[in-house]
Amino acid sequence: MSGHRKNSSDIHTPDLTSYPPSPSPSSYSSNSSSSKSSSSRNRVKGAARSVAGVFVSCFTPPEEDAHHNSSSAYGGSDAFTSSSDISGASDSTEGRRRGTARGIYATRNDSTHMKEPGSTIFTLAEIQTATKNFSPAFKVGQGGFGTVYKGQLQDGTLVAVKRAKKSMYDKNLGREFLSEVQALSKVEHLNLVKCYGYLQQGDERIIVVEYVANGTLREHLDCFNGNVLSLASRLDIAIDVAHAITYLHTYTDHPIIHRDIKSSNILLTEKLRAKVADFGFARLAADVESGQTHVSTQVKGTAGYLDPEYLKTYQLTEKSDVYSFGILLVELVTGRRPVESKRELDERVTARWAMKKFRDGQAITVLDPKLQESDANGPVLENILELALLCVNGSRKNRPTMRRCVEVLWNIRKEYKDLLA
Ligand SMILES: Nc1ncnc2c1ncn2[C@@H]1O[C@H](COP(=O)(O)OP(=O)(O)OP(=O)(O)O)[C@@H](O)[C@H]1O
Repeated sequence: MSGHRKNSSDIHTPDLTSYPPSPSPSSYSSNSSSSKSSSSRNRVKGAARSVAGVFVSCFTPPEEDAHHNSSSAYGGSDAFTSSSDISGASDSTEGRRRGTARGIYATRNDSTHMKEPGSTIFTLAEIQTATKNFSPAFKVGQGGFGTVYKGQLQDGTLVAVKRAKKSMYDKNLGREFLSEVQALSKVEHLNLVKCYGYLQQGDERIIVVEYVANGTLREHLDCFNGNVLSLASRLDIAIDVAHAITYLHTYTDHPIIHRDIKSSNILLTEKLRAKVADFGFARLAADVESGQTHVSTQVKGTAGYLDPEYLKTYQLTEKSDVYSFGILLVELVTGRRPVESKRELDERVTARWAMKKFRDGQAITVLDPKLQESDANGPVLENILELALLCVNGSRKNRPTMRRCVEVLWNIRKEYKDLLA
């Protein structure tokens, strides 16, 4: 989690309704870099970023913004007709494991442990033990929020310990940190990185989450381990992510808008199942259902994935996540980052470039060159781009819901399997 601050007026927002707008990534004026894990990769960065209202500059070109107009081929129906369970009861084994991990802490009754399920407070001693006193050998990453360590709880559960850097400590972080972490630690879904608990002591702010061992989606698209993600895997990942976001949006008590859907926030398991991470920006959207959209005072998210309507109006709805998801779909099939400013002008904004090719009947030319063209890949690619086009519609009312995305993706996967059979 990290932040890069820009006023919305600083952020270049191509007008999607006047397609094709000319890309001008250079209009992202503020640049600073953010290091990441030890095998640090360049990342899509920019725009307003924060954790709990605290902004940290971490903008790293050349990957910036992409916006597109689109038309509906799926009819924009929000109907969700399948009876299959997408609301995401967690995997039972994992649930048990989590229960065990939490139980250790939840049963204690001292002042440093929470009583409420799902919002465990850890002690510094516990976290120090888990991470061998924040040993550099246990460091697995670095984000805008701070340093991430791998740790092991007393019961053997592997966790990622996210320790906020000093610059994150202010009263905003204190207040929002607690409310957000407590709320989010109650959210449980197979495709969401589980929040086990936190620590707020002195000027330490630490979040303890489920450890996901196999790197980020972005790393896999970059073939960091030498293996190419197949199109089938990419489709499964898209479905996993869509399930997770649908769950957040339909979360019974308090719908949640993630606000920072992007490939580097998708962690993969050994079996290449996706888990959506990083709720640093997540906003409980209890008022969305009643038609009252949340009006932000600060734009939060990552350039390249940001809903242009949110940038214009400051009004946050679930459809902002749908927009980001559309950009992610394009990223999945092309392998490219949302903005690649070293490319030719007409290819810099990946979604715009891909959609133009799609409209010109040349969709196959945008397929990730690491994937082989085949009789099955072509139609799948087109179907995914067609959905992406809907998701990135400039007008949020024309975008499908995440439920609808799940349904469409299921159909695409079914067709793909039929083609491969
Ligand atoms: N739950 C986790 N399990 C395993 N590794 C993790 C986990 N969370 C984070 N990491 C590793 O730590 C790195 C930094 O994560 P972090 O969430 O702090 O920042 P980020 O999401 O990459 O960047 P930012 O939030 O600034 O956009 C990740 O890229 C990943 O390699």
